[in-house]
Amino acid sequence: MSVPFQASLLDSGPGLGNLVQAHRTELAGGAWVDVLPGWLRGADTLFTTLVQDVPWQAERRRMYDAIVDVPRLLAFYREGMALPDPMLDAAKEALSRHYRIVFTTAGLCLYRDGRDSVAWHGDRVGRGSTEDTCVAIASLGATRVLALRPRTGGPALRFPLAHGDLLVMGGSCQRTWDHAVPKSTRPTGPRVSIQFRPRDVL
Ligand SMILES: O=C(O)CCC(=O)C(=O)O
Ligand SMILES: [Fe+2]
Repeated sequence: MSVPFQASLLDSGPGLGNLVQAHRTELAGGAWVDVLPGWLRGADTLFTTLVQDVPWQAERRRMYDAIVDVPRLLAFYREGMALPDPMLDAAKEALSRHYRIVFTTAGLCLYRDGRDSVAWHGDRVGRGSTEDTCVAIASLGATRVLALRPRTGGPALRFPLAHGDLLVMGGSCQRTWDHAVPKSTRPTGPRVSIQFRPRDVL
């Protein structure tokens, strides 16, 4: 028996949980959400690496007639680009195998504190506007709520995402539901989210 192998079993180093254990919530209109708490294991180093090494960009966007700061930092890894950590390659592969969908891109967001957020939207640029698709989000660092609400109106569902958690939106979710990461007034540390998407979904 090799000592290093046994050591890695004992200290539960970096690794991925089993996607079969994800819990599915069926939503109205043919949408669904899978949640798997603690999917990314031993991810403290990954979180630190991403915060420090990713070339984070501040973006400004036109909002009606004003140019406003996007309230989070961003990085986007197109299809074929090397991801900033091998654990993200493993995560992308595992998701592609499990969901039988080829995830090709990784969008990264850094929410510096509770003032950073993403407003209500669906990932509807490209195919997501007309077809069923899948967007998988891995969350690291501070716990933040990912909220979902039907576009036709109705109460929001709130999924608090903690360090290492996975949330996958599937079916018609991007067309029929909106999602958001609301601001928090509580003292909130940084959070990194990684969104894996198939080709032509943004
Ligand atoms: O950070 C998150 O969990 C969500 C990000 C998001 O919805 C997006 O970038 O489209
Ligand atoms: Fe989104």
